[in-house]
Amino acid sequence: MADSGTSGEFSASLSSSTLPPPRTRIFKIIVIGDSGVGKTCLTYRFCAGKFPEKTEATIGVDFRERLVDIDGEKIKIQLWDTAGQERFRKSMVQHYYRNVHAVVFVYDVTNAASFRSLPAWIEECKQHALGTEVPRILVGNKCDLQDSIQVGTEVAQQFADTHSMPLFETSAKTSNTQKDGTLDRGSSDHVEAIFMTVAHKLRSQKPLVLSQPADGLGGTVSLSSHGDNKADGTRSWACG
Ligand SMILES: Nc1nc2c(ncn2[C@@H]2O[C@H](COP(=O)(O)OP(=O)(O)OP(=O)(O)O)[C@@H](O)[C@H]2O)c(=O)[nH]1
Repeated sequence: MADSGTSGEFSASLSSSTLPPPRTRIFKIIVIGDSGVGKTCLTYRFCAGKFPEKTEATIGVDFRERLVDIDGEKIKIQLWDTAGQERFRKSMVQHYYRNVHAVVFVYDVTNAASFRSLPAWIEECKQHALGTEVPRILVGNKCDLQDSIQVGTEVAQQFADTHSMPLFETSAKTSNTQKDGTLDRGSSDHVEAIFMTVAHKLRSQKPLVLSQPADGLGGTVSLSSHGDNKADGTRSWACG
């Protein structure tokens, strides 16, 4: 009995001292698009579970994160909410294009100019060496404003097809709210599903991901190549 106690102790100390701590993979997703399209609201809603009462123009970049469980693996989704206004982004641009795993382009369905700006945002990604192997998705936001829509689904879908991106039309605002004001994550929620779709896609690739111990302290960068370079099949969720 004593022996087995000793060997039990030994194996416990062996495993805690020799096994590396479990790592939490981090997916860095940047969210870009014109000022006012709703990048802050979308990222806030995914990470905090509700539409923010008040937002101000983002200066530089804000980042929000949420730990999710995908098929038993804990994954940290890190959303980089970038400033849409040129004067607030200049100094930060280099930083947020580093080690990006996916890009979310956002336009406002009630603002045609924000849709016309998309080629410039795509070009900026290209200039920062983000190739087409980095998953990209297109999000048309503010679908709750049905009477003011300026960008139709068809034209958006055409654009998405041309650039081999899935299209999602959604609203950061419309919600399935619970009594306490938070969103009911159990019910169908586009914003939730959009970011989770990206996370699933990233998880299915051989990742180039930042990882950190599960306790959230410290962090290392583990590098390996993307295994899946194929463009996505196009998928669309329409307003309403
Ligand atoms: N009706 C409606 N309003 C929204 C929605 N999303 C955002 N807004 C509003 O649009 C305005 C701009 O939203 P932000 O999230 O701050 O926009 P942004 O893209 O982060 O802007 P910058 O930080 O300047 O780049 C705010 O007044 C939001 O309340 C939406 O889905 N529906």
